[in-house]
Amino acid sequence: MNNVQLIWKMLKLVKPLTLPMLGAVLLGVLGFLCAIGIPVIAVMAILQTTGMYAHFPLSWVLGILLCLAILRGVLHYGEQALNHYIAFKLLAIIRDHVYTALRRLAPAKLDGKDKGNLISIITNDIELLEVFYAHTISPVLIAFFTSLILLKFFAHIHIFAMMIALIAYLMMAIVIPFYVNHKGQEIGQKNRDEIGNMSSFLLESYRGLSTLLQYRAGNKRLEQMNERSDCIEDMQGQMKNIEATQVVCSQLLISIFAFVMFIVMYIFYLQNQVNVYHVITAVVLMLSSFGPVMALSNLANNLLSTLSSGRRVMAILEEKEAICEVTGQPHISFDDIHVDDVTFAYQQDDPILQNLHLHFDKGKVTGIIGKSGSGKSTLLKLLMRFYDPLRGVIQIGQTPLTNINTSNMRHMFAYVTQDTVLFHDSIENNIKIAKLDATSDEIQAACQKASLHDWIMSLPEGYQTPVSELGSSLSGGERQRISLARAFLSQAECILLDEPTSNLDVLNEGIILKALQNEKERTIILVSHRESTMKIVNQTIKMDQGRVS
Ligand SMILES: Nc1ncnc2c1ncn2[C@@H]1O[C@H](COP(=O)(O)OP(=O)(O)OP(=O)(O)O)[C@@H](O)[C@H]1O
Repeated sequence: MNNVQLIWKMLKLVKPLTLPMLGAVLLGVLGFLCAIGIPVIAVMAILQTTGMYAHFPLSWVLGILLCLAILRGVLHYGEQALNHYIAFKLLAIIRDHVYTALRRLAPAKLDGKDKGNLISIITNDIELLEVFYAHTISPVLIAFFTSLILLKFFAHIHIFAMMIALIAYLMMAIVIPFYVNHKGQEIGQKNRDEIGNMSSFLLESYRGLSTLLQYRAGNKRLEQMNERSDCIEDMQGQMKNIEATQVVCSQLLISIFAFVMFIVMYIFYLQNQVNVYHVITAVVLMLSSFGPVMALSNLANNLLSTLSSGRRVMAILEEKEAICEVTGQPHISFDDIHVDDVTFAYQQDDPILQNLHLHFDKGKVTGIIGKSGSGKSTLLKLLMRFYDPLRGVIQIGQTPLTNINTSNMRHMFAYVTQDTVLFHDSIENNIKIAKLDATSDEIQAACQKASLHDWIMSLPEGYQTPVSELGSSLSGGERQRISLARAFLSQAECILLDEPTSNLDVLNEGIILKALQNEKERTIILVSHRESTMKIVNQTIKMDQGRVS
């Protein structure tokens, strides 16, 4: 996506706020005209005192000056208020779009490793777009309209004055920003990407703090972090250099063009083409009229980071989902699962599952065993339709997964993964997430099946104990049993269990396996390395390097 396409896409988001945007531009143009008018009228006042110019009484001129100053303040306030209203409204709209996109892209997107980068996009990058919406769009329009009006003034003084001003404005508003953008685009993008990577790195370091301490790898990690920081600092230094060059060039150009204007107008004065008031007005107008185009020129620096952030945000909005949500299909009931010649790869040319043919009987317990990395969890993710196979088809009864309404499918399956996510809420609510309208009796029955009830009752607040109070004191086994209790509570007809007993002692394992065996109505697919767990299965599938062996 090039910059023009990107800016066009970002602009399209402003559509619902066109009216406030036009208001901001109008106030901005009027505000700048007042600001530019102040020095011009001030010159009038000075000339008045010298007697060189006396069109209006001095009191009038001073009165106009005062009005312009007050108006300038009020108009600038109004413009800024409108711009920030637009920007923050738009940030809310963009956040909403991004979260909608993430819901669409999940779970495949959240299965990836780059969560820190994603957090950086959701927080920092979206925040940076404020610069585009509050400080870019209206300044461009304001500079355009204000410059047009000023050129008309210059034309009134002399056509050459207008041409000098036109060249000056074009240099400031187009040539310098173009140069800065050309110089800094790559570094701006790299800088944003590197900040995103740093965020991932920090998140990972925080999560792995105990491992780093245990293996005394903290210093090495710190070194890597410092290297990354230095790299970001270096890039930001380069960006600041470009910014400084731009500021110096802009200031230099203002002086040069004011000087050129003075020389040219003086020559015309000597030729009696203009009077002294015209000469002074043209030079003062030239010096004071750069405000709008300067704002534009200064934008080029911020715009580098903003466009890089915009590109990352737009990439999320436009990312194609791994699976498309299915709606509008007839509701179907759960039946046998057929995996027919399925091949799947996370990355092209690296197949994880190859030509897989499997059959899972309804109401039976199927165990899947195999070496680590042989694709067992991946198969469960395909059954949950987190991904679609590259080739082949998975069917429930006669219906391919791709033809079953997504919500219909999600109701059929409960998936107990190797990680249990706990929310900052009571234990009861953490379990209830599997069935929001569950009664206390149903929750207790599920917890008994998961061998969790006695432990919960031993807590001071029982089922109402906040999980956050237990914090990291929850053992791996307790977390795992909470996850199992959710599956028992859910009304899913098929439970997919990925290493459900890996953290349990023999006693708890026994209770849970018995409960699973008693779930006669449900189909259970069980991935486990433990022989004791596999004792309850009706059929076993052995996987080896993505194939059934
Ligand atoms: N989101 C992902 N993106 C890319 N590769 C992945 C992803 N998830 C898993 N893999 C890779 O796919 C392969 C199979 O992984 P999978 O988790 O299915 O194996 P498994 O048989 O369940 O292993 P284990 O018994 O250790 O849990 C592994 O090489 C793994 O690195």
